[in-house]
Amino acid sequence: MLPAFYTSCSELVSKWDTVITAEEGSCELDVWPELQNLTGDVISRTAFGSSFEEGRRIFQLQTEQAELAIQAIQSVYIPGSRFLPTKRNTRMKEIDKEVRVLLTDIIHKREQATKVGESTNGDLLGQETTSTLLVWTMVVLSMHPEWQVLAREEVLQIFEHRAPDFDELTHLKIVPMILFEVLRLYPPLVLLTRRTDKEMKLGKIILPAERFRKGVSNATKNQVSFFPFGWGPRICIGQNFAMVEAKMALTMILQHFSFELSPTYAHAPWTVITIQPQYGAQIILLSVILWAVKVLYIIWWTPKKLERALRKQGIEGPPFKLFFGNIKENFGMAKEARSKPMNLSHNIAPRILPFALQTVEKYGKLSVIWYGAVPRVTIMEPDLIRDVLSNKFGHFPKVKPIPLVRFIATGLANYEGEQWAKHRRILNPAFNQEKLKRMLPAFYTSCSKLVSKWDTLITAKEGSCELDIWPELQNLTGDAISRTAFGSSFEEGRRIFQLQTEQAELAIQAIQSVYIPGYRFLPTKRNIKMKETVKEIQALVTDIVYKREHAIKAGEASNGDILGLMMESNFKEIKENNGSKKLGMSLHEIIEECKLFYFVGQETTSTLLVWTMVVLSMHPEWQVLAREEVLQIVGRRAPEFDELTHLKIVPMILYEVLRLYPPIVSITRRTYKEMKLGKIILPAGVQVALPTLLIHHDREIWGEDVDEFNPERFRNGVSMATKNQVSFLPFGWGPRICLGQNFAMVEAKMALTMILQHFSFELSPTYAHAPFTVVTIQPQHGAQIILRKL
Ligand code: HEM
Repeated sequence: MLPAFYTSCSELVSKWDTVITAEEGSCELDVWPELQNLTGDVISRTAFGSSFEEGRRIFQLQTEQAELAIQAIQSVYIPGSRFLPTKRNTRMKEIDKEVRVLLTDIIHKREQATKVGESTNGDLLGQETTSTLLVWTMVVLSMHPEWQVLAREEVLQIFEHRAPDFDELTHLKIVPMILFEVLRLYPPLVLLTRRTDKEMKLGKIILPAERFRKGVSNATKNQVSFFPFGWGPRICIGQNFAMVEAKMALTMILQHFSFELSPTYAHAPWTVITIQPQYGAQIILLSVILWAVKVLYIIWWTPKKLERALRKQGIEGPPFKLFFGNIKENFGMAKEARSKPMNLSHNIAPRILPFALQTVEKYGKLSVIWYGAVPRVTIMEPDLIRDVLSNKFGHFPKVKPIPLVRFIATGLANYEGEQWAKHRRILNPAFNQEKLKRMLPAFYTSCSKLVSKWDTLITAKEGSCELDIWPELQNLTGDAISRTAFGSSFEEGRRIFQLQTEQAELAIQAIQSVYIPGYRFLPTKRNIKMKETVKEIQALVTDIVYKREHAIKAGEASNGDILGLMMESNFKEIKENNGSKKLGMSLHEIIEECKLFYFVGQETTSTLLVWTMVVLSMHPEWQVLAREEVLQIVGRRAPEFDELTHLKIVPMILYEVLRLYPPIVSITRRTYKEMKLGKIILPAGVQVALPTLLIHHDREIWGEDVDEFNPERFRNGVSMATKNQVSFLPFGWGPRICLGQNFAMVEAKMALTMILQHFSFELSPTYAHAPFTVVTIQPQHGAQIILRKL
């Protein structure tokens, strides 16, 4: 029968090959009907020696019959009901008749003395069960690419690209192990039923823990606990037939294609006699040869071509290396740098971006480093930065975050084009001055809680106490964003907050490894944890948003919090567009924005505050000046919005801290087509890095005192300090400038004002200066400060 198997599999492979070639190397396909056709073709050839085309009608009829039978099984069983002339029963009888006629015809024609009943049985079971085994094998191997690679290695080692012969098929080890495991997880027949004619004793059945490396009997310890083909005298007669067919088909598929799940695939096993994929099995197929060529093209040829194009224009950097580019040196140097604290200086770039700094020093401010196979061109020239960030025609989009990072939040920061414009339009009003004013009581409450906590601690310790203020300030900004965004207390949002921090750490680990497409589907510890965390965050935020939706529907006012304002603005947008929900944000999108605010709102502002307190401890003269100003303008009262806008020294200090310790160290964009930038031409497929930290520490831009803390430079505002150049980017620049910039500045002013009103502070001798990055610049060993009550 092997030649018949081979012919059917060859037809499938050449059909898929043709589709792939037409679509240039890869295509998306629902493999479920394809595999049903394959197994139908096989059984047709082996049972009748005819082609699948001749048997097509039989298969169509049998599929219809199976569906009707399932309907019948799913309804209550009434003895004798099959004799009633219902529509279903009539159709079933018609089908039965037609199948018999067709089969008899085939049998007569070929003069085969086969019993008609047995043939039809074999026909249906042979086709259905083997096709489900094959479809789940392809789905499972897409979910577990490491096993797909192992199986392909085995197949290519044994058969290379030849047609498999019978003996060689029996030499396969990994392939049958996989098939058995798929049969264990997705047994085509979910239930075997028998009846008892008399009382029967049944022993215990224990499921095996071991798997199939040493065969089925070893895996099951000789127990009857693995019976995809049934067991005993009535064990499936076609067991070996099915296994040989499955081995042949899988071998030939693995020889020719690599495959992965399409994003459109929905995992929904259900039963229509056998376990089948309810919505099909959408798989992306890649030709193995084309795939290898494509991989080579992506990982070697393209980067080398880009390297030449950049070098021709004088853009140099460390040489491109296969697979990792410069990632290893980059992270190696970062690891080394963060292995010890630094002296008390603001020259932090060598500790935070050692590799980027070294590259700029060696190859110039317009240079390139390799992020895997992608070149990242560093740009530090203010005019070029302006061109990139003004993004006039949307030609410098953001770098797409890798899928794992998208787990943290998508939202505005990750959108492009019309979707970005729509969201920005809806969200802008929630952050204007008027709305910020209404948020002041929330900021005040959060800061008051912090102040009274510190007050209590100091009183207990008689006048002063040492404290790691880093977690304290993270709590403060978490509380503030929780109140301002959700109108709820920090306590309610605490879990979201913890989870998002955890998620950021996992994401950073993911970014630091090379991106392997499909890797996120592997059930690694990190991936499982990330998925669980996402689920939990999603549930918590959804709960808050739903509660609010109910409150709004019940006529409650929006409270002036961001969620309420966002929903109001969204409602307005929908109304202005004649109620078209398409033009507003969906509930899912609102939830994503909440997650984003929570993340960016807390992370960034807490780092601004922690470095401000560290720096003011290192420069007590500025602490005194700032306190004098606060006491003069606000006194010891609760700060009012107008008073905060009259402060001068405090914002000068905050700007200088943002210059020296920008929470976000680098802004990245990419080119999707060739772009002219000043005198250079950037080819498509290049990333552009604007290293905020290095730009803020550039002597040529800021002068000889670049690494000194000198808030004076901001006395006449940012434009004077930068001489109207785009060289101060803590909040980015251009149309995508930080949405929460004013929010963050009001919050920081409020917090600093209230801290200065109540306490003086200095560095503890236990403090070790060690700025490092976990998304933002943070104090690696905490920020131990001695607080005194004033
Ligand atoms: C000190 C505090 C903050 C800093 C330093 C900061 C920094 C930044 C930077 C550099 C960008 C631009 C990134 C790019 O162009 O690739 C950005 C964007 C953004 N920030 Fe902030 N941020 C801060 C606080 C906040 C707060 C409190 C919120 C919200 C409550 C917020 C919401 C956003 C959003 C939504 C975007 C994306 C804007 C867009 O793409 O249109 N940020 N932020």
